[in-house]
Amino acid sequence: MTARIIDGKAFAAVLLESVAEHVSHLKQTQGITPGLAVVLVGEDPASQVYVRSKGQRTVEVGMHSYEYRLPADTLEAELLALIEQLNLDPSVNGILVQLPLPQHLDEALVINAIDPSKDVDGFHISNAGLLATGQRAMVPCTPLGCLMMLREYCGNLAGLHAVVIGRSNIVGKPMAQLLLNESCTVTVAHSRTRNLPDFVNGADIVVAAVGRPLFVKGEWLKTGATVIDVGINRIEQGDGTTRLVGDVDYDAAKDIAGAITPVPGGVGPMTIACLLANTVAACCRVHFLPEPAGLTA
Ligand SMILES: NC(=O)C1=CN([C@@H]2O[C@H](COP(=O)(O)OP(=O)(O)OC[C@H]3O[C@@H](n4cnc5c(N)ncnc54)[C@H](OP(=O)(O)O)[C@@H]3O)[C@@H](O)[C@H]2O)C=CC1
Ligand SMILES: Nc1nc(=O)c2c([nH]1)NC[C@@H]1CN(c3ccc(C(=O)N[C@@H](CCC(=O)O)C(=O)O)cc3)C=[N+]21
Ligand SMILES: [Mg+2]
Repeated sequence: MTARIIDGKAFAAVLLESVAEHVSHLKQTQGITPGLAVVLVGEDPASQVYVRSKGQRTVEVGMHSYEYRLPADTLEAELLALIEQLNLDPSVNGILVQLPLPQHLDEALVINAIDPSKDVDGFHISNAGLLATGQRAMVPCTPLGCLMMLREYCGNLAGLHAVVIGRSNIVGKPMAQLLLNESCTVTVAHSRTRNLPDFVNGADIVVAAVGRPLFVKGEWLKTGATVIDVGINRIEQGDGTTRLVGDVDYDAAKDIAGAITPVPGGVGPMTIACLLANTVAACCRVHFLPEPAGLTA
């Protein structure tokens, strides 16, 4: 059996097209252009790449992109002051503070300083709480993108057994909450889980968000399972160049899974598309405009 490839890049292109249409509609009918502010503290090269590509996509769909690059030794008070300024700025509909932050900054404190209605990452405690209680929330982009692809490939998810590997606040936990809201039976695995292969072997859906290259082995999977690989790992190759791989041993998994996301070209592009969709939704809500259907959750 060879798995269907879940083409996240193509899926994201469709979503971005729809986002662009809504942006253009907002402009024509309301004279409003949604804006996304991205804040990067420090010089982490990988983060710089993401921030640049987020900015490019934002402009491509017709929105305003505001980038703030602060030095690694920025004081917490300075960062909080910038967030407060962005909270108060009506041209800013979405605020993203790139994670991880440098050690001396309190991540939870900083994220919770963002106006929850502008928290397009869905990381604020009030959005996390809304999601956990099954209420309408700003949903974290990566799990939201994963859910959209799962709905497309599995149809109704009710009753399926989903194993989420990883319990971070930004991927694993919200992914588990979303799947629970879809009436999946959800198992959340982490570094202390015993007999992980046995859990994975019972799963109809596997979401890998571990941060370890090629961690999930092909033989762990149940035949026909749907595999979502969130991992982004840059590994050194023999010839000194680097290559991007996921948390799943893709080459082995593709002969056993029913459907699988590649890395790159799977979850990553969907994350960015969902970020922009969340920003349009945030803009509509603040102006009491009907929220575009099918754009977010
Ligand atoms: N494609 C995209 O858009 C995005 C990709 N990513 C990528 O996804 C991956 C996960 O990101 P993130 O959630 O932030 O990572 P974290 O490091 O915050 O979390 C990793 C999770 O994996 C668990 N884990 C670690 N080792 C094992 C193990 N041996 N067995 C089982 N579980 C284990 C950890 O368990 P414990 O809690 O016990 O430590 C933890 O819960 C990374 O590769 C990241 O780069 C992240 C965000 C967006
Ligand atoms: N506040 C915050 N929100 C985030 O959403 C957030 C964050 N911090 N910190 C870092 C992680 C990581 N992340 C990715 C987004 C897109 C790709 C992506 O588009 N990847 C491409 C490849 C990119 C490449 O070639 O490096 C792909 O998978 O095809 C990857 C990773 C968002 N994150
Ligand atoms: Mg983390």
